[in-house]
Amino acid sequence: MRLVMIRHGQSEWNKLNLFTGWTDVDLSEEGVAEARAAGKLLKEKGFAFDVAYTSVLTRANHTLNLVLAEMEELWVPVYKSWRLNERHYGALQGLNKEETAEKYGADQVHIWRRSYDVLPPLLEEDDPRQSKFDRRYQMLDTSTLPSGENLKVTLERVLPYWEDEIAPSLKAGKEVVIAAHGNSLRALAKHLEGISDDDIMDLEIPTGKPLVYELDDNFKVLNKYYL
Ligand SMILES: O=C(O)[C@H](O)COP(=O)(O)O
Repeated sequence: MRLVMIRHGQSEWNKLNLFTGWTDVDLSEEGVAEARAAGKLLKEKGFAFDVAYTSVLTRANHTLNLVLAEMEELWVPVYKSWRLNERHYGALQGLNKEETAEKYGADQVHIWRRSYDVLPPLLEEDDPRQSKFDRRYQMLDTSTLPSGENLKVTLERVLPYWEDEIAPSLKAGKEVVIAAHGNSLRALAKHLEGISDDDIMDLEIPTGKPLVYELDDNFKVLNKYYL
């Protein structure tokens, strides 16, 4: 079974070095170029997708469209879920990462960004940035939407989507692409590769680079590489 994961290309807020999370920013010009180059490369290397999964955030949706357009595969069925969203960065969303490190210390910011189970400061209940005010989440039980997530919580909400939707597609022999985010993909990589809570701190997934997993029938990773 072959699975391709792709983190969206550089976003406007990656470029400005801002905590983004569930904030719905689009790709930067460089991000658009990265996504196109990824699609071109996938096509050259003979990839052909049967089904695609992405989040409900524009930067990942846009990346997927650009990839599929380059591959001349815009017809491929695309499924979107909030479960593939970036981890919610809580009240850090919109802050500059470097300025936050100056204010709270680099160690604290590293813990917020990379620890497995420390939550970021949460959004206040009535903060206008709360997802309950966003139309795209209205079909969900809005009382369960996060106000801030660590990687552990992110993995817990990614996993049911993997088990119920993505893994069965792979089992059915489909070639699958997931266009998502740094931390939702780190969560999935942790699960697939059995990475420990400590070691996951060191895993970084670059923007716009197709990451290929070859899996056996039991989802054991046989091979992993970037294109
Ligand atoms: O949400 C964000 O700010 C980024 O997409 C991921 O950021 P991180 O590398 O700080 O987790």
